[in-house]
Amino acid sequence: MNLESLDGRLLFAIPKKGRLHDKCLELLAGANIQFRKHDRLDVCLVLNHPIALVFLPASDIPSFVGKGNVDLGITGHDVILEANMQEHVTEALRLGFGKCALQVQVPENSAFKKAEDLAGKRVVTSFEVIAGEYFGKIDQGLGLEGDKRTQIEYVGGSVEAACALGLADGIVDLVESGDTMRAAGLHAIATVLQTEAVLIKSSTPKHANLTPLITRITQRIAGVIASNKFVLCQYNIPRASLAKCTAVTPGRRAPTISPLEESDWVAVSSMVEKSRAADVMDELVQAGAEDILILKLDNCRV
Ligand SMILES: Nc1ncnc2c1ncn2[C@@H]1O[C@H](COP(=O)(O)OP(=O)(O)OP(=O)(O)O)[C@@H](O)[C@H]1O
Ligand SMILES: O=P(O)(O)OC[C@H]1O[C@H](OP(=O)(O)OP(=O)(O)O)[C@H](O)[C@@H]1O
Repeated sequence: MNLESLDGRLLFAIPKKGRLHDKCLELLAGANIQFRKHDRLDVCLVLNHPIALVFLPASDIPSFVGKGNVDLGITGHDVILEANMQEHVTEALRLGFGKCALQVQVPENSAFKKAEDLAGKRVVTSFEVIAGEYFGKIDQGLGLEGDKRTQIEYVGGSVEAACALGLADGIVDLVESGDTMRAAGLHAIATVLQTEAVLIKSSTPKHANLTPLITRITQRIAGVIASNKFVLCQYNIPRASLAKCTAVTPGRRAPTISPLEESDWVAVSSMVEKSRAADVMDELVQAGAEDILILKLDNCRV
């Protein structure tokens, strides 16, 4: 592939590895963005749209998008703040995966009970900008200045080992299940922020002619996200009990109600959140509904 073949194409940055990579590939497949990637190449042309995918470290994506080198990207909300790019990128969509919390952690047996207890101590992290700002405010509140301020030290990985190695009194790191934290004998004493994966675009786009394609790709991805979040719930109900049931399944706009051949019965069809589907079915049974079906959505635009 020569670089001229990128001319006029929308450049879309995808994390090349790590926690977000596989989910991003699922999103691209759901949005029918087709490509064939060569193992050794981090740029590839999309076969069915004027788009090129650029596979980059998640941590580099905010600045590439913010500076307008690429037009669209997927990364973590935390990564945007760490790159100090929040003014330069617009979060077009929250993607509902890569959800975790950036937390202040200390050894389980430590005397530090809250973040303020670590003020003036040694904190190791891969998020030196966010942690620096967080402890900077605490230091300021406590009037700590000069070499009395909290020492934030950067490490590129294995942050959870820092306390056991004697490098730190506490750490700031991501927690999802908490398995890594517990395995390292640590517990959380404060949450700095909650994060999830986001679709971002430049706040000052360089290529105005790409706006319609950015909008179309954003809508497609929003559809894939919604189809993962919602299911379609269908059931039959005597007309007399309809109001009770539609209170349980109000739908996004309104439920669809169709007559049945049996005159005092109707069929209802409504989108419900997947995570609530079992509770909704219990409540519908209680309200007199029959023949309740939950149907998976392959894709949608809502
Ligand atoms: N355990 C997790 N659960 C959910 N999301 C996570 C988790 N760990 C990281 N993330 C999200 O994925 C982003 C990238 O983290 P990841 O650990 O995959 O980094 P990476 O790009 O592989 O870099 P490296 O492997 O060099 O640390 C994080 O900034 C965060 O938004
Ligand atoms: O709470 P948990 O479910 O255990 O997840 C938290 C861990 O996940 C991330 O690391 P990852 O496993 O992606 O590897 P990394 O250290 O190479 O970034 C993060 O840095 C934590 O170490």
